[in-house]
Amino acid sequence: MSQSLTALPSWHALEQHRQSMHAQHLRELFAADPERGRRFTAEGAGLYLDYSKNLITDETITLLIRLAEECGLAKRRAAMFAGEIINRSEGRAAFHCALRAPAGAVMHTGGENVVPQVQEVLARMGAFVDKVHDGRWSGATGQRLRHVVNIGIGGSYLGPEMAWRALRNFRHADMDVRFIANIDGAQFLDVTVDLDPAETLFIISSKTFTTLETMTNAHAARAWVVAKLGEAAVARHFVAVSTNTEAVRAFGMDPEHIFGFWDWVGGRYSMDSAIGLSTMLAVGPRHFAELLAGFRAMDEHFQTAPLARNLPVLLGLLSVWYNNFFGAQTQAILPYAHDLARLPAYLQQLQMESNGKGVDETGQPVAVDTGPIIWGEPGTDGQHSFYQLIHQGTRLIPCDLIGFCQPLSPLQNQHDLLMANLFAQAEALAFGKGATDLRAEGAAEAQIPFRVCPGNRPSNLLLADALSPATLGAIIALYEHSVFTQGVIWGIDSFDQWGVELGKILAQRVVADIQDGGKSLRHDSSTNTLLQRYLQRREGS
Ligand SMILES: O=P(O)(O)OC[C@H]1O[C@H](O)[C@H](O)[C@@H](O)[C@@H]1O
Repeated sequence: MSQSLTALPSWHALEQHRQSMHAQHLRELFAADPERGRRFTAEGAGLYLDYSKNLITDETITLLIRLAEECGLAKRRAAMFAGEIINRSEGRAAFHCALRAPAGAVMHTGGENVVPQVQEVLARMGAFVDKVHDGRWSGATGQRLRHVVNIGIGGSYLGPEMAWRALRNFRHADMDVRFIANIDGAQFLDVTVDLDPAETLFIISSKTFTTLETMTNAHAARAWVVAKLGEAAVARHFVAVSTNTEAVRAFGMDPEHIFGFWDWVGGRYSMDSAIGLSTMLAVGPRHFAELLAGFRAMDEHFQTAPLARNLPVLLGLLSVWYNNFFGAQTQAILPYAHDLARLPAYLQQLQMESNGKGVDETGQPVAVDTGPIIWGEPGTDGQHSFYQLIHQGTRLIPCDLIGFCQPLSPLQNQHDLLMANLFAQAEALAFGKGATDLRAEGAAEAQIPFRVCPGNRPSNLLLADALSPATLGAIIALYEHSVFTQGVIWGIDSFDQWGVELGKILAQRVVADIQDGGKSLRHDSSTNTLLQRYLQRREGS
């Protein structure tokens, strides 16, 4: 696939078209077409995308759509929604869209309609959440469980933490949710410092239930609860979310307290599965259902909107455009919403673990660059930190700017000020400020080279009415399907993650070395020396 990608007629045409874009500036493109800011827009699932401030013309979009067609995007999309084994290296479907299918829908994978199982788990989650909220499920001493600690990492953490913050305005009164992911004891101690075990519920979230960090923290939590409340308290204070029910049982947990999901849900695609139990505890079953409805609305848009008006397709193709035809190595996610502070971290895993691949689906080395580096911070914080490089540095950094028309946390006129910054940044990136304007304003001649902002820096602007559960679901599904679109173009498996395994295996070996005091170090000279120094100094002086 990857060899033939660069041989596709559309790829070739895009390369030539890219040459013709050298002389184009967004200032001229906008001047030449007064409708540009209205034409290069698309809407779906409650999201409005303005992609007019990209380095594109009509021809760019035509060619990118042709590329998607030549790469078989529609067929691949149909295969994903049909539950086919599209994660070939792991022999699995990538069927996360079934997690948000409406009750009564029929979605088969492996010859089975999975919707009833999905609905059954959702119903059990809902019943459990209701019991915790109304106190029918209390701690071992009969006290209300007011604190929830989700122990999990990667896909079993980033989505729930992002959603906990994003849905701050929808939280159930007096439910506090916290997260322990890192194996560093600092996080465990920090999160639990002011907690009373009698009021704390732990959710052990792990798809595999073998992840070192999660298992280690789960045992620490168990010991912490048992020390204060005794062994019998474990059943009231621990529940698990996993696909590996055997391992959960071996951990000593009652099968009744396990919320399952399935191997066709990738970790980074699982925040809308039972991995979202902490989210449901935070916002309640009704808001969780709205979140799922938002995902579903974007699934429907992705399946039915024409490619040229299809939000995930456009975002995905624009990423390919900059990644492969402009050599852009990174992409910034800049939410103008403090509540989306963890969205960049969430999208880092979603995009970089999915598309950070060097071979195609057949195992052949890819011929072009794949997944870009994703990073970002909320605006306006970033403006006072790294935007300098975006505006005047030497690198091209396509930006996704995300904002909301209605403030859920109104405070004086601060939302207007926030949104003014969002619109102004997109404008400044695109149009910059030239020497002529600076001179007209009387800028000192010696300063002009330093003050010129070249502009022509691309951005997407994503606008929604309010950061509701449904909007959040739509935004996440938008990026899921954008990642999928990119993966289809590059011909890679976006649903495996073999690259993370080596470090895990080596860590186990190093643990053994540390435990035997470094008696038989068999690493390279650097690792051996580092381990010796660590072993000598770890007790302090
Ligand atoms: O949910 P778990 O099985 O504990 O996995 C947690 C995370 O760890 C792995 O190393 C993978 O890189 C992630 O994709 C996964 O989300």
